[in-house]
Amino acid sequence: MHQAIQMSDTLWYLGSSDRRLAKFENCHPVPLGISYNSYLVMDEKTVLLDTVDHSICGVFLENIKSVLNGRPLDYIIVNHMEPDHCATLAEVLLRYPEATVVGSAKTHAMIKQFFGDLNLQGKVMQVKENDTLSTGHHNFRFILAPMVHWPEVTVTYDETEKILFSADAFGTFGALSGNLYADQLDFGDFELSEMRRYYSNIVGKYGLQVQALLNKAAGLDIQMICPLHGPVWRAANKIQWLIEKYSRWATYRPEDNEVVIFYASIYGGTENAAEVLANALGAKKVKNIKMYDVSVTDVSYLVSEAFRASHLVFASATYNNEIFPYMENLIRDLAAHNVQNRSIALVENGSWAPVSGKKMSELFSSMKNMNFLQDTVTLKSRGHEEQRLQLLSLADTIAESVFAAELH
Ligand SMILES: Cc1cc2nc3c(=O)[nH]c(=O)nc-3n(C[C@H](O)[C@H](O)[C@H](O)COP(=O)(O)O)c2cc1C
Repeated sequence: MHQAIQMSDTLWYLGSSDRRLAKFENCHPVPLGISYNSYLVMDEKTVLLDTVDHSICGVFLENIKSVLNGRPLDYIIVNHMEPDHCATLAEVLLRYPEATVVGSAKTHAMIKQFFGDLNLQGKVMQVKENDTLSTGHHNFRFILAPMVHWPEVTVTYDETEKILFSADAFGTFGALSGNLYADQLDFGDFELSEMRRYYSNIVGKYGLQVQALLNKAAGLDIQMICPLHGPVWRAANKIQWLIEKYSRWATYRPEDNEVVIFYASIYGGTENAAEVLANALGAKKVKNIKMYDVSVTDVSYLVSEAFRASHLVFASATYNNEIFPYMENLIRDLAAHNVQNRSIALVENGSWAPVSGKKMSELFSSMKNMNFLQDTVTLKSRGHEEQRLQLLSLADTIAESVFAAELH
């Protein structure tokens, strides 16, 4: 049976959630599932905004059919061509061949790449920045948002209802469970951390492009944000909070003056050093210290933590004359996501020729504004009194820096 949700006289939610998917993009764990959102506007003309992933195709088609209730589908606006949103486009067109497909030039090129010839002659509307589409009562304005998070991305602003259909921007991991709107959720630390994990891993690399979109959005009166994943945002204070978060993340400014210690350890010597450092920081009254064994925690959570905290410590054993693989993967991922403006410290370990510190610094040297707080602490197999004192001194330096730092 259909599970469409009516959002207003004319607007319907047609999406659903997948709680079976292990990894989003076959990369990021989604233990709480993921929603694929699609919206339908029932105006003088009917307008579908994006389709959904294959996993929920059946119910999605049922949703469309039930809301259209015999009316034709006039337009399909394609804001994003990534298959978790457009995989079912051909299925929809099979059932509604009369629909005109609306998208940017890049979108139409990608439709051909993904689907070949869909026989769309006469049913293609190519839009540029600020082009509009009137469907009777509603007036839709198209705003290009390249690289948020693919090059073809468009967001669509409904000037009549003041709704921003924001594509992947403002999305979050997690299935929807009856509460379609963010203001129906506590949206406490837990939800925020999943939203941050989504942002940092999915669009975190494209801070400049997100800033460009935020600048364009600043000129719009937005009363509702309808993203392609996660809840819909409608309360003014929530929308403002959301935009502030995005503008912080897009400019790579930390949210918390706090310390995160990432460690990679085989036999426990490096882990022991990380614990000594953490305890010394705690003794210095540094709060909310977080520690992660990078072999255990999925890297998507670690990237998210690096987006959040101001002070990052990386402690790694040497492995085959390299950084321990999970640590190397983490640092390369941070570089790939453009993490910058952080205070960092390094601890290395090795039984005969420790090089992980030098190799970690080389990776950080390609990243912007990474401020090394102190020389690398070196352990040979395990720490002894000399290293304990060095770690205490490092804790002094980090604590001083944390207390002196201000959030901008
Ligand atoms: C597969 C493997 C490769 C290693 N390669 C190096 C190396 O190239 N240089 C070195 O100094 N130690 C190397 N080590 C030794 C560890 O780095 C060293 O024992 C270190 O103290 C381990 O730290 P941990 O106690 O935190 O695991 C290697 C260990 C293993 C298991």
